[in-house]
Amino acid sequence: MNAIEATGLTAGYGGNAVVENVSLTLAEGEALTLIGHNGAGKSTLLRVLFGLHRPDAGRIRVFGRELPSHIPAALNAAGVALVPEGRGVFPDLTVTEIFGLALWAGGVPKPEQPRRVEEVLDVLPRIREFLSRRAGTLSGGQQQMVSIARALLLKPRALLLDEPSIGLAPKLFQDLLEPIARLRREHGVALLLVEQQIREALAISDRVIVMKSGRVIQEGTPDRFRDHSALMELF
Ligand SMILES: Nc1ncnc2c1ncn2[C@@H]1O[C@H](COP(=O)(O)OP(=O)(O)OP(=O)(O)O)[C@@H](O)[C@H]1O
Repeated sequence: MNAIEATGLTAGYGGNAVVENVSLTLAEGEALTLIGHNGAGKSTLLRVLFGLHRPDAGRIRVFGRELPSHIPAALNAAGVALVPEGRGVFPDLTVTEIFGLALWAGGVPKPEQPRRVEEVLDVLPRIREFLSRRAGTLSGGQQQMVSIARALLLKPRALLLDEPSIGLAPKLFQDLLEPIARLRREHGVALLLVEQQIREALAISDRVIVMKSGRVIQEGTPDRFRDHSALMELF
């Protein structure tokens, strides 16, 4: 079964299409990286898939069915979570408070909540060191970890990540990707990763899609895209 199956998606802003007739599938347990130059429409596509932006045309099926209402809460309930661009952690809340809010918003019953937090801390153990800190006082890497943890609290079967590397050194980004890759290996969580740090993203991916000016122009295995010069020609 496919985690996500999108057909003929067109979307944009004020009548300007920035995603044009894009079809995409993310298989269960697959890791797919979406690359493309700035403004290619990657974030818009991800936002459409997660129900944050309404497409002008196209259909999206999630784990085999079309949702009656394609909105983030319904996506979460269906097993899809998003780690948004720019982390989006509330700077004045502590990490514990951010987790509490996510669990509440996700409708996780109170008695179940501590177990969920423990499970996520097992995946990202370094968060234990700063659970009581306000998110605004954390480093970029720590905030990104919190943003990912928040998505994982809902036990997604598919995780969409919008440029998690932003503001992180390559090594730090690699460290961040490792637990996500493990989650996918050990628990079959499907990954759809929008990334500019291509080398690190390809290392954990099964498949790559290249977008240019709102369209998918290439698709293949990571091997095809490892050669830097070939990649540059696409951009
Ligand atoms: N809220 C918005 N209102 C109007 N135009 C927008 C909006 N968001 C994005 N755009 C425009 O849509 C186009 C695609 O942007 P999008 O962010 O989807 O691309 P991207 O491939 O994710 O780029 P980046 O890597 O820079 O995030 C760009 O030309 C951008 O200026």
